[in-house]
Amino acid sequence: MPTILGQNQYGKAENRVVKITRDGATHHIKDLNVSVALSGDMDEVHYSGSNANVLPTDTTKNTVYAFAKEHGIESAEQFGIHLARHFVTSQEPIHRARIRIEEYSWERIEASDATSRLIGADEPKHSFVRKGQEVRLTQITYDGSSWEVVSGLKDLVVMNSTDSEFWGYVKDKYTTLKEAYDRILATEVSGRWRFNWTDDEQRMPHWEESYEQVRKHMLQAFADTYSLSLQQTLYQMGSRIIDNRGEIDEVRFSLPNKHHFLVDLEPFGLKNDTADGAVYYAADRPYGLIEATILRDGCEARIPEDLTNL
Ligand SMILES: O=c1[nH]c(=O)c2[nH]c(=O)[nH]c2[nH]1
Repeated sequence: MPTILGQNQYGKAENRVVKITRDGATHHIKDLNVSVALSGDMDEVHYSGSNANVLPTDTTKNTVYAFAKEHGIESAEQFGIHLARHFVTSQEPIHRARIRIEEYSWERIEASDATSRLIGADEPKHSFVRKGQEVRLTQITYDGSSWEVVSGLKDLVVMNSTDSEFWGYVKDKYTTLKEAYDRILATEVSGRWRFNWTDDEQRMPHWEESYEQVRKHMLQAFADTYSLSLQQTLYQMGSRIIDNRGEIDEVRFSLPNKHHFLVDLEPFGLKNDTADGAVYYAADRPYGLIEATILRDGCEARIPEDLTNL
């Protein structure tokens, strides 16, 4: 045969599943986008078209919805683990399952005082507004013996309006950038963190609490760091997570530097400097892109370089 089959996987991508849990009149939402990718003994379907080993992608979709009903969704990670285990242990030809989940969060809309008075203390709590902040992410990979859980977030926009400088850099004949001693530091955080939970015998992390704590440490490090570069801030964000969360061995960030340039208002006879309530032009492109991995000492880097691939 002049060609051979290389890596392959298949499954239903982007199953949008919304699970409402009712606790009396108080409802809870889990809103997920679940992608299933399975691999194993799949040579024949590619070579000859025999579907004998193929669990249809349609079935993988149905399984996602059925599991949401049968088992509920405690956390995206728990749900993904459940699905991955099911595909690998119930289908002999399937040796590996990768489940990717995006989670969108919803915030309760508080009833107005008037509504509360009308319907009493037991007012229904079933109205939500979608949170405009980050998308939560997780990827679960299971090969029948070992687990890899990488969680994270994207689209979380943060800004420090001072406590950021950038100077002392290399200057060559193409350098025009002015040194900055008080600038805006803003970025849209895309981050991933890898858990050291790898086998069923080990105690599983508390996924929801872990996410909240990682997010908190990351944001606090962003706010607390007097920054001499976005690279330094990134490292602080990552090491704060590793130092505080024993369940995590590796963190990777991709941070676009959302530049804010002082507008030249001299032509209008206006002085525009940072010391006195300055006006900035928020540029959308090009942007500096700062990316790095922070590892617990002695641990191996496994999160891919390009986070758009995870
Ligand atoms: O925090 C920064 N890091 C850089 O590497 C860099 N390069 C640049 O032009 N501005 C900045 N800012």
